[in-house]
Amino acid sequence: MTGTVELPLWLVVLVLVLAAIAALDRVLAPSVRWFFRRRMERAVARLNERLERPIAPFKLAQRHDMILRLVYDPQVLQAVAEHAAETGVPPTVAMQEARSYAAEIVPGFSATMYFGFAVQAARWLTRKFYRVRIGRIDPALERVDDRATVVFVMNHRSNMDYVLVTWLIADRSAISYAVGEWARVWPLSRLIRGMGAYFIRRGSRNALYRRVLARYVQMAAAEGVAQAIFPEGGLSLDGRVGAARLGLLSYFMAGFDPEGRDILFVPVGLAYDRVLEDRLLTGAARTGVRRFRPSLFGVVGFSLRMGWRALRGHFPGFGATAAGFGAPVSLRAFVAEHGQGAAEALGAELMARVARAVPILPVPLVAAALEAGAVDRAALASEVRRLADALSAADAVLRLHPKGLEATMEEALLHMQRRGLVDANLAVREEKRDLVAFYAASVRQRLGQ
Ligand SMILES: CCCCCCCCCCCCCCCC(=O)SCCNC(=O)CCNC(=O)[C@H](O)C(C)(C)COP(=O)(O)OP(=O)(O)OC[C@H]1O[C@@H](n2cnc3c(N)ncnc32)[C@H](O)[C@@H]1OP(=O)(O)O
Repeated sequence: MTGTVELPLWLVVLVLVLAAIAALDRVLAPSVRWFFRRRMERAVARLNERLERPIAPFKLAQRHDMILRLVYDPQVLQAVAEHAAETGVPPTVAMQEARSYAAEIVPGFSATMYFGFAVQAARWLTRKFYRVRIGRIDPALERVDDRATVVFVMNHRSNMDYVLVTWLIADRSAISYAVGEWARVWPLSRLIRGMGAYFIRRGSRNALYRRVLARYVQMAAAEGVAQAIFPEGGLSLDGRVGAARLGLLSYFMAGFDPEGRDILFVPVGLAYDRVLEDRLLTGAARTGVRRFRPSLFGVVGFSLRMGWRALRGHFPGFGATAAGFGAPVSLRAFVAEHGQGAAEALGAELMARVARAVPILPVPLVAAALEAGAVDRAALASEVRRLADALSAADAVLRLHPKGLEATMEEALLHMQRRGLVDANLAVREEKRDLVAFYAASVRQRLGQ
């Protein structure tokens, strides 16, 4: 025990350095972590003062703690036992499986990343690409219950949707999005989790996974976390607002306690003069293959082209975009009237409200008029006027050129001719018919056609 050991100097230095690191980690790291956590808490407290709906403490909890809380939820534990009994795997293995699902779902919200980076980037991007117009904001939204959980229910037109909405409501709340499995690639997945979004798998037939997801959604709603979902489950291929997938809505309903916090579904209708992915979407509609993945080459090429035009001052933008916010649906009131199993009725009601909230923009309006086959400017102008009147009569929200219908038509035609959708004689090019129909669809849907 008292003998001497001879070691090379480099090894002694290495051992001492490692020992010093271990000691620092033990002694200093907790205080450093505590220091940063205090700073973060103070920053969040300041932020919460100016937000209309403060960030829920649930959202700020440590990710590790949240995963444990979810896995040890009584309903998840019961699902673990059922899964073990059904599949014959040991309960510890089933538990490990539930833990991996929880780790996949639970976000790791960072207020700095959300408000310091995402909101700023979203504002910059949206304003670079589009002229932003606000549709109707239903007056009932001014009188909503402060304690209620808000769930924004949106139509899915473009990957700009969440960029636009995140920025538009940044002074009210931080929202947590339900994101499909497509975004579960590193490093995007980390970034998305940092924004407070949670991942969902579509088409999973695994009952254990579904119970873990359902409980996460229900816990977040019960704790007041503002959320946003795209019930259609994917981008619209035909330009219309589609039917709702009922999974998430049925989870909100099943876990709802009418005596507890209410859930308010706020319908959001989004519209664009140009949907960035329009050619991919109409292509997918044509072939019937929904698995569209833009090639990296295509995305980089497109970005470089636009960037180059912007540098030369020749980037005209993608026209207008607009978001409308419809009257909220209180889940408490809905359940009192329809019962707790009426997910289908809830989905239909919400999507009808979303469709009504979609503002009408110049390109969709003129696209619908062109489809009617106008042969000259005068005929087109009269068709645009007829459609605008019919839309107004149907209480649609028109967000057109401030100088009126004539200017709206010129603006839209310029945009469509620049894209080669329409020729100089106002004829829709044969190979672009599906694109024109894609834009006209929101107008047709609003008119009940
Ligand atoms: C630069 C700056 C950036 C800005 C920074 C922003 C932040 C960064 C965020 C990024 C944001 C990205 C946003 C991406 C946008 C998407 O990724 S959109 C695609 C993902 N979203 C969705 O799919 C939402 C809608 N989908 C659903 O709700 C689906 O139902 C689910 C939950 C995904 C599941 O789908 P599924 O597996 O196909 O199952 P489905 O048959 O639909 O439903 C299953 C459940 O519904 C129940 N159900 C079905 N029909 C009924 C019925 N009629 N009555 C009652 N229950 C029913 C079933 O019973 C079943 O229940 P359980 O057995 O599970 O208990």
